[in-house]
Amino acid sequence: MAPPRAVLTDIEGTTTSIAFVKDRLFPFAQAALEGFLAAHGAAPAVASILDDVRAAAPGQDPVAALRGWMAADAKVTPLKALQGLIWRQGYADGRLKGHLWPDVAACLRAWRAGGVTLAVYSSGSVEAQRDLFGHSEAGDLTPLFAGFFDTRVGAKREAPSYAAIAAALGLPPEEILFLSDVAEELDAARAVGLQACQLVRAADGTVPSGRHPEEADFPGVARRFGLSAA
Ligand SMILES: CSCCC(=O)C(=O)COP(=O)(O)O
Ligand SMILES: [Mg+2]
Repeated sequence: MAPPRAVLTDIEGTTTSIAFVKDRLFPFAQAALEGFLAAHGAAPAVASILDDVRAAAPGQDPVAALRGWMAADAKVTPLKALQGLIWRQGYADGRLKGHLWPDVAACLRAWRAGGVTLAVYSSGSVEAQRDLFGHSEAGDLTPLFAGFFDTRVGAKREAPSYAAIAAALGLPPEEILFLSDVAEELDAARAVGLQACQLVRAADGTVPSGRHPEEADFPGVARRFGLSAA
């Protein structure tokens, strides 16, 4: 089979450790929530997110709704948008730096240099994705990516989301390789024809599903799918 023309990558558990997201990013947003809303709640972008929270959790106090979603790690668009705005402050002043597994940046650069289109699909907001890759431990990687997609395109376990991303990239689904640690996301991508590979990173404790090709790191993905080596 010809190498894929595009690689679509998940973040948490794929490019980036689960521990960074769960033990650094999420607590950072939890700790800053009330203070951020007190300082910025009237700003149009934040007020609009709070309207979305009220619409998604009618009759509930918005802060309580946000706290409930945080506790449940719910992939709810207004929570993800607000977390992204809070993290932005941390990236801007140096308290946060986007974690990448050591194999990731070199492979992304090699794949892009080889003409492969790169894109990101994460439950984290597009703004949060840009900040993580823009302030990553390997420098600013955002110029490598042709597209960033979040839950505004649809949920990651739903097949139409992947059809919409393929359409946005202007490529047949069969020419796109989706990388994720979550088998249900790979199932959804496969359902509309994308190629798929599960990242089974030992340090994240990922459990192989047995339903998709599996690799421990990006060089393994490169070897299996005929992509440029770093
Ligand atoms: C943009 S990094 C934050 C990731 C995040 O908020 C999240 O919920 C993880 O989602 P993913 O789809 O990358 O597993
Ligand atoms: Mg993931």
